[in-house]
Amino acid sequence: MKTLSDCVTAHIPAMQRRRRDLHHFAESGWVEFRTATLVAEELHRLGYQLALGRAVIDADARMGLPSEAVLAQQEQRALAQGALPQWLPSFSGGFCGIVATLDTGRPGPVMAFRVDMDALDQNESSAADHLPTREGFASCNAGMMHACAHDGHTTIGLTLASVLKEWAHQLSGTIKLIFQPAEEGVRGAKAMVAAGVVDDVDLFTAIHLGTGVPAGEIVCGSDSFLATTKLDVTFTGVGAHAGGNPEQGRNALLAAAQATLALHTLPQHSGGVARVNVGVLQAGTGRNVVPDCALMKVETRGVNNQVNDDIYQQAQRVIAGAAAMYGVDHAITLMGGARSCTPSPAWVAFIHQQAEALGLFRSVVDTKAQAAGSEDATYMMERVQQRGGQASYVIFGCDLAAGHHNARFDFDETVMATAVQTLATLALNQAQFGGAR
Ligand SMILES: O=C(O)C[C@H](NC(=O)Cc1c[nH]c2ccccc12)C(=O)O
Repeated sequence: MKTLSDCVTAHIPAMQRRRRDLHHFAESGWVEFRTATLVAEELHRLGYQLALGRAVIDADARMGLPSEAVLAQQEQRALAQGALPQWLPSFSGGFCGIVATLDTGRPGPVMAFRVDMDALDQNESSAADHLPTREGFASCNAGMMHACAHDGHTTIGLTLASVLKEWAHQLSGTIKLIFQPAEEGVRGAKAMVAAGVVDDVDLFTAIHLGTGVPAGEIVCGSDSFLATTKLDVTFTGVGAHAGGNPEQGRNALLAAAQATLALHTLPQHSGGVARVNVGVLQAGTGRNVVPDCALMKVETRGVNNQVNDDIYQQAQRVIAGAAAMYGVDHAITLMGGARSCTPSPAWVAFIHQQAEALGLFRSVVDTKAQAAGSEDATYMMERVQQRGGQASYVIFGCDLAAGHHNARFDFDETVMATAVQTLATLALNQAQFGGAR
């Protein structure tokens, strides 16, 4: 008899092709047009019931959306790169979300798996010893790179869809596969939650590859998420002749520079880890002009919602103070946010037990003290838990060529099969879980 392992193994060559295609055509948050059409086509082909675009993304709850002009231009770019025209209208305007449902017709819980699809706003290394460059699948889109393994996550989601279809006769309840846009900058999940996509979910699992967890290890209930707030700050001053009458100017560049230095002094909190990063700073228009404009892209983070909120409050004071020093106006726009979150112990214990039994891992742990990132899957987890469901966040350790968000980031593709087999096992053995509502 064909085992689950045989079944997953048969998918390995296709997984590598899929991942490398997605990697090559990397698409940043809210412009995952090509990716979303390919995902929709595959899920449709497999026979899943699809909910797309506006049906799964609340327009007003989207954060950090690019301008209309950028969205339109990116849609054209995606079309030229092979986006499927029949699916594109569903995602047009920045609605690249997909929820695929498989109703087994047998009673049981609603089980959801969430993967993300977006790349980062950064360039990929062109060094000859960077494997994606060497093998010809490095990103062809300037300023967009899969440097956080979401190409792998999307591939895992699609392969899981295929494998679960093959084993559908042994499943019960309902399977929901959630493909989320704009995780980077923590912008997309909130809009999917607002559209109600997890309101009926009993058992929720989000995943990530890598994150510094060693190959062969699985973290069954990662809880080291920093609460975070993302903000864009614009300073508006007055331009003037830099030689003739600089005193008539109001220098937005200096205000932004002061704010940047002051912001980076903030992360001190007795409540625990706090962070501030000014990741982008742009200012001025010309060498001999007193700069009348500046833009800062800023994030605050904290070990919990309270610490992040405190740092964010201070950040607002610093920004306002720097603006006042130079007599310039400022405006703050919220671009994203995520919360800290604790996975559900019973669901984590079940994942742990299933992972142990699989025998695929050298080490099975519940949590891990590690370099902390943020995740907007926490919005989904929180909603599921509020409604009486169980939620967890699973990390599959793997070898990395360089750290996340680095131009040389790459992950060992063999981890994808391990992830699919583990998630499929959770779905197949879900009836053994006693903790569902
Ligand atoms: O805040 C964001 O924009 C989300 C982004 N998320 C990730 O990088 C995923 C992630 C979650 N936990 C870890 C731990 C280490 C690396 C990456 C991660 C981050 O933290 O910058």
